[in-house]
Amino acid sequence: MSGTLVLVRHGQSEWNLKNLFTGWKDPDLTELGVEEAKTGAEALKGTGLKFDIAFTSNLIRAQRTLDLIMQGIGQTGLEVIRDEALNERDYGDLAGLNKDDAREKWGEEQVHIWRRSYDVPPPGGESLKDTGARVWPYYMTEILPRVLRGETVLVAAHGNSLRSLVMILDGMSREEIVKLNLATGVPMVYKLNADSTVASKEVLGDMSKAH
Ligand SMILES: O=C(O)[C@@H](CO)OP(=O)(O)O
Repeated sequence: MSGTLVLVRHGQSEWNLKNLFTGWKDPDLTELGVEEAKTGAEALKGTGLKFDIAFTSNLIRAQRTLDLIMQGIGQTGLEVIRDEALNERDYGDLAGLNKDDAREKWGEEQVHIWRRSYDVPPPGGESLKDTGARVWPYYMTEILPRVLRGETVLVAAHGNSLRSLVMILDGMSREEIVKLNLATGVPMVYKLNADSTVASKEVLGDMSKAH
Protein backbone atom coordinates (compact mmCIF):
# COMPACT_ATOMS: atom_id res chain seq x y z
CA MET A 1 0.00 0.00 0.00
CA SER A 2 1.20 3.52 -0.71
CA GLY A 3 -0.52 6.83 -0.03
CA THR A 4 -3.98 8.33 0.12
CA LEU A 5 -5.82 10.43 -2.44
CA VAL A 6 -8.93 12.39 -1.51
CA LEU A 7 -11.11 13.82 -4.27
CA VAL A 8 -13.89 16.28 -3.56
CA ARG A 9 -16.22 18.18 -5.86
CA HIS A 10 -16.81 21.82 -4.90
CA GLY A 11 -19.95 22.79 -2.98
CA GLN A 12 -23.03 24.12 -4.78
CA SER A 13 -22.21 27.19 -6.90
CA GLU A 14 -24.45 30.16 -7.76
CA TRP A 15 -24.85 28.73 -11.24
CA ASN A 16 -25.61 25.22 -10.00
CA LEU A 17 -28.42 26.85 -8.02
CA LYS A 18 -29.65 28.77 -11.07
CA ASN A 19 -29.41 25.57 -13.15
CA LEU A 20 -26.99 27.11 -15.66
CA PHE A 21 -24.25 25.30 -17.61
CA THR A 22 -21.08 26.59 -15.98
CA GLY A 23 -17.89 25.05 -17.35
CA TRP A 24 -15.02 27.56 -17.25
CA LYS A 25 -17.26 30.41 -16.01
CA ASP A 26 -16.36 31.42 -12.50
CA PRO A 27 -19.34 31.77 -10.11
CA ASP A 28 -18.82 31.64 -6.33
CA LEU A 29 -20.33 29.16 -3.87
CA THR A 30 -23.86 29.61 -2.52
CA GLU A 31 -24.56 29.52 1.23
CA LEU A 32 -25.53 25.89 0.78
CA GLY A 33 -22.27 25.30 -1.09
CA VAL A 34 -20.34 26.72 1.88
CA GLU A 35 -22.27 24.42 4.22
CA GLU A 36 -21.57 21.42 1.97
CA ALA A 37 -17.85 22.16 2.03
CA LYS A 38 -17.96 22.44 5.83
CA THR A 39 -19.84 19.13 6.08
CA GLY A 40 -17.25 17.49 3.83
CA ALA A 41 -14.54 18.91 6.08
CA GLU A 42 -16.21 17.46 9.19
CA ALA A 43 -16.33 14.04 7.56
CA LEU A 44 -12.65 14.30 6.63
CA LYS A 45 -11.74 15.45 10.12
CA GLY A 46 -13.34 12.27 11.42
CA THR A 47 -10.87 10.17 9.42
CA GLY A 48 -7.91 11.85 11.14
CA LEU A 49 -6.13 12.20 7.78
CA LYS A 50 -3.30 14.75 7.71
CA PHE A 51 -2.63 16.09 4.24
CA ASP A 52 0.79 16.79 2.75
CA ILE A 53 -0.42 18.91 -0.15
CA ALA A 54 -3.61 20.03 -1.90
CA PHE A 55 -4.47 20.61 -5.54
CA THR A 56 -7.30 22.63 -7.02
CA SER A 57 -8.37 24.30 -10.26
CA ASN A 58 -8.10 27.98 -11.13
CA LEU A 59 -11.82 28.46 -10.54
CA ILE A 60 -13.10 30.15 -7.39
CA ARG A 61 -15.76 27.56 -6.43
CA ALA A 62 -13.16 24.81 -6.11
CA GLN A 63 -10.60 27.08 -4.42
CA ARG A 64 -13.11 28.30 -1.81
CA THR A 65 -14.24 24.74 -1.16
CA LEU A 66 -10.62 23.79 -0.55
CA ASP A 67 -10.12 26.78 1.78
CA LEU A 68 -13.21 25.82 3.79
CA ILE A 69 -12.04 22.23 4.06
CA MET A 70 -8.54 23.26 5.16
CA GLN A 71 -10.10 25.50 7.84
CA GLY A 72 -12.50 22.74 8.90
CA ILE A 73 -9.77 20.15 9.35
CA GLY A 74 -7.35 22.62 10.97
CA GLN A 75 -4.78 22.56 8.16
CA THR A 76 -4.83 26.15 6.87
CA GLY A 77 -1.07 26.14 6.28
CA LEU A 78 -1.26 23.37 3.69
CA GLU A 79 0.63 23.92 0.43
CA VAL A 80 -1.87 24.45 -2.40
CA ILE A 81 -1.19 24.04 -6.11
CA ARG A 82 -3.72 25.57 -8.49
CA ASP A 83 -3.83 24.48 -12.09
CA GLU A 84 -6.34 24.93 -14.90
CA ALA A 85 -5.72 21.30 -15.88
CA LEU A 86 -8.18 20.50 -13.07
CA ASN A 87 -10.82 22.98 -14.28
CA GLU A 88 -14.36 21.90 -15.06
CA ARG A 89 -15.07 20.63 -18.56
CA ASP A 90 -15.30 23.58 -20.97
CA TYR A 91 -19.02 23.75 -21.79
CA GLY A 92 -18.40 25.83 -24.93
CA ASP A 93 -21.51 27.48 -26.36
CA LEU A 94 -23.72 26.02 -23.62
CA ALA A 95 -22.00 27.98 -20.83
CA GLY A 96 -24.48 30.39 -19.27
CA LEU A 97 -27.55 28.69 -20.75
CA ASN A 98 -30.28 27.28 -18.52
CA LYS A 99 -30.27 23.47 -18.56
CA ASP A 100 -34.08 23.22 -18.81
CA ASP A 101 -34.14 25.75 -21.68
CA ALA A 102 -31.49 23.66 -23.43
CA ARG A 103 -33.65 20.53 -22.99
CA GLU A 104 -36.59 22.36 -24.56
CA LYS A 105 -34.46 23.52 -27.48
CA TRP A 106 -32.42 20.39 -28.24
CA GLY A 107 -34.38 17.64 -26.45
CA GLU A 108 -33.77 15.74 -23.21
CA GLU A 109 -31.69 13.00 -24.82
CA GLN A 110 -29.27 15.29 -26.67
CA VAL A 111 -28.66 17.37 -23.58
CA HIS A 112 -28.02 14.23 -21.51
CA ILE A 113 -25.51 13.04 -24.13
CA TRP A 114 -23.68 16.37 -23.97
CA ARG A 115 -23.68 16.29 -20.16
CA ARG A 116 -22.78 12.70 -19.45
CA SER A 117 -21.48 10.83 -22.52
CA TYR A 118 -17.81 9.94 -22.84
CA ASP A 119 -16.93 11.32 -26.25
CA VAL A 120 -19.66 13.63 -27.56
CA PRO A 121 -18.58 17.25 -26.95
CA PRO A 122 -21.13 20.01 -26.37
CA PRO A 123 -20.99 22.59 -29.20
CA GLY A 124 -17.64 24.41 -29.01
CA GLY A 125 -16.72 22.63 -25.77
CA GLU A 126 -14.99 19.56 -24.34
CA SER A 127 -16.28 15.99 -24.13
CA LEU A 128 -15.38 14.00 -21.02
CA LYS A 129 -12.68 12.37 -23.14
CA ASP A 130 -11.25 15.82 -24.01
CA THR A 131 -11.36 16.77 -20.32
CA GLY A 132 -9.59 13.55 -19.40
CA ALA A 133 -6.91 14.29 -21.98
CA ARG A 134 -5.73 17.17 -19.77
CA VAL A 135 -6.72 15.81 -16.34
CA TRP A 136 -5.06 12.38 -16.67
CA PRO A 137 -1.59 13.62 -17.69
CA TYR A 138 -1.72 16.15 -14.87
CA TYR A 139 -2.72 13.42 -12.44
CA MET A 140 0.02 11.11 -13.71
CA THR A 141 2.82 13.68 -13.53
CA GLU A 142 1.89 15.91 -10.58
CA ILE A 143 -0.45 14.03 -8.25
CA LEU A 144 0.13 10.27 -8.56
CA PRO A 145 3.91 10.35 -7.89
CA ARG A 146 3.24 12.01 -4.54
CA VAL A 147 0.63 9.41 -3.58
CA LEU A 148 3.02 6.63 -4.58
CA ARG A 149 5.65 8.17 -2.32
CA GLY A 150 3.23 7.70 0.55
CA GLU A 151 1.84 11.24 0.74
CA THR A 152 -1.77 12.11 1.58
CA VAL A 153 -3.11 14.33 -1.18
CA LEU A 154 -6.31 16.39 -1.34
CA VAL A 155 -7.85 17.41 -4.69
CA ALA A 156 -10.77 19.87 -4.77
CA ALA A 157 -12.13 20.13 -8.29
CA HIS A 158 -15.26 19.75 -10.41
CA GLY A 159 -18.03 17.34 -11.39
CA ASN A 160 -16.62 16.42 -14.78
CA SER A 161 -12.88 16.89 -14.22
CA LEU A 162 -13.28 14.46 -11.31
CA ARG A 163 -15.54 12.09 -13.28
CA SER A 164 -12.75 11.71 -15.82
CA LEU A 165 -10.38 10.73 -12.99
CA VAL A 166 -12.82 8.44 -11.18
CA MET A 167 -13.48 6.67 -14.49
CA ILE A 168 -9.84 5.59 -14.63
CA LEU A 169 -9.40 4.92 -10.91
CA ASP A 170 -12.57 2.82 -10.69
CA GLY A 171 -12.00 1.12 -14.05
CA MET A 172 -15.37 2.23 -15.43
CA SER A 173 -16.42 1.65 -19.02
CA ARG A 174 -17.73 4.35 -21.38
CA GLU A 175 -21.21 2.99 -20.70
CA GLU A 176 -20.82 3.04 -16.92
CA ILE A 177 -19.46 6.60 -16.78
CA VAL A 178 -22.70 7.92 -18.30
CA LYS A 179 -24.47 7.03 -15.04
CA LEU A 180 -21.89 8.52 -12.67
CA ASN A 181 -22.79 11.81 -11.01
CA LEU A 182 -20.71 13.26 -8.21
CA ALA A 183 -22.42 15.01 -5.31
CA THR A 184 -21.13 18.41 -4.20
CA GLY A 185 -18.86 18.46 -1.14
CA VAL A 186 -18.69 14.69 -0.62
CA PRO A 187 -15.07 13.47 -0.21
CA MET A 188 -13.95 10.21 -1.83
CA VAL A 189 -10.98 8.62 -0.04
CA TYR A 190 -8.80 6.35 -2.18
CA LYS A 191 -5.94 4.26 -0.82
CA LEU A 192 -3.63 3.30 -3.66
CA ASN A 193 -1.41 0.28 -4.11
CA ALA A 194 2.26 0.68 -5.03
CA ASP A 195 1.37 -0.15 -8.65
CA SER A 196 -1.08 2.82 -8.66
CA THR A 197 -4.21 0.64 -8.65
CA VAL A 198 -6.91 1.29 -6.06
CA ALA A 199 -6.65 -0.69 -2.82
CA SER A 200 -9.81 0.79 -1.31
CA LYS A 201 -12.34 3.56 -1.83
CA GLU A 202 -14.52 5.13 0.83
CA VAL A 203 -17.19 7.74 0.13
CA LEU A 204 -17.69 10.12 3.09
CA GLY A 205 -21.28 11.16 2.52
CA ASP A 206 -24.28 10.63 0.32
CA MET A 207 -23.52 10.41 -3.41
CA SER A 208 -27.15 9.66 -4.24
CA LYS A 209 -28.14 13.34 -3.98
CA ALA A 210 -26.07 14.06 -7.11
CA HIS A 211 -27.95 14.82 -10.31
O1 LIG B 1 -22.45 23.19 -15.46
C1 LIG B 1 -21.41 22.56 -15.28
O2 LIG B 1 -20.28 23.01 -15.50
C2 LIG B 1 -21.51 21.12 -14.79
C3 LIG B 1 -21.30 20.97 -13.32
O3 LIG B 1 -22.09 21.79 -12.56
O4 LIG B 1 -22.79 20.67 -15.12
P1 LIG B 1 -23.17 19.18 -15.54
O5 LIG B 1 -23.90 18.61 -14.37
O6 LIG B 1 -24.06 19.37 -16.73
O7 LIG B 1 -21.95 18.43 -15.90
